[in-house]
Amino acid sequence: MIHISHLTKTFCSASALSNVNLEIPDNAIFGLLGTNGAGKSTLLRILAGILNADSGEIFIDGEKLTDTSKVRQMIFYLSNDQYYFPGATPQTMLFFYEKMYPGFDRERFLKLLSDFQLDSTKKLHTFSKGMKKQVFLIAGICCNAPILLCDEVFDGLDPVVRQSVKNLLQNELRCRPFTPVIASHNLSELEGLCHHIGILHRGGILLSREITALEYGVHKFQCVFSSDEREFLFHALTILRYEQRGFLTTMLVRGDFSEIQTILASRSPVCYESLPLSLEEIFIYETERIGYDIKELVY
Ligand SMILES: Nc1ncnc2c1ncn2[C@@H]1O[C@H](COP(=O)(O)OP(=O)(O)OP(=O)(O)O)[C@@H](O)[C@H]1O
Repeated sequence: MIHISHLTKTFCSASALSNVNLEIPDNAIFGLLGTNGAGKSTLLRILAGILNADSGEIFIDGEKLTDTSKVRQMIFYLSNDQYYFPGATPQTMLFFYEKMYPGFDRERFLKLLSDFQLDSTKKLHTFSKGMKKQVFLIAGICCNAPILLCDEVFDGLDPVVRQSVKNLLQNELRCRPFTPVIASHNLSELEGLCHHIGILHRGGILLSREITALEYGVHKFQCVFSSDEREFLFHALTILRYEQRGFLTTMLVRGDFSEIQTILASRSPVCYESLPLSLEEIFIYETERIGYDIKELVY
């Protein structure tokens, strides 16, 4: 468990983080969401030990995060811009990571590079932005550190590679103690990936929840009625979002699933079905409840 307590960071007079309190559970994928300038990179850089906070504390499994190399070996930080030695290739970076992380798995690193069709002998500066991201993510996986901090890891990846990266993270989670924290400004990028989401807004945590807890009690239905049932539906159900296209009604409804079904069935619809919720739909209600529009908080 990463426990962040009262973390504050100011650059000159600009506040980047203000009294951030956050718990990141072990062995689950944590999505750190927020618009540009929300403070995501600052938070990750403090966790990675690149920046010092002005005040506040961080604990990992109860141990206070300090500069000791033992704690640092528990974390791999994948920044938005990749840093490497001039003229380095993935193979030469391997020697560096082997020194930094005693658990680095050389064979797996070379195998995954080959699986992702990345040439381990090619100079990194000749790689595209997305290719560099993949090389460093693979290094982050192969160092076997329990915590992987990723800043905008999907930025610049094509959809096929993006899915492969998601699979890689999910597989890793099944095999060893692993806590990836993925900072992103894009909600849809984290679709189907994260178990917990924290929303950072203007340097403060707005909400942090387990996805299944947010999903609980909100359902999406698509129905076709032969007459206009809008008035009845709004009266009988707690409707969070309602859309009518011709005869097709799509609704986000809060309440007990079988009670909603009974109410819908009582109007003898031509047909109706429940659909899976998207991440945005899951967050609509929670963010509205605290006075925000989800569209102002993420893209
Ligand atoms: N080195 C720095 N010097 C001065 N101000 C900084 C520095 N780094 C970050 N900031 C400021 O801190 C605030 C938070 O920036 P940060 O990079 O953490 O946001 P972010 O959520 O990662 O944004 P993005 O999605 O654009 O990367 C911004 O107002 C930014 O201008």
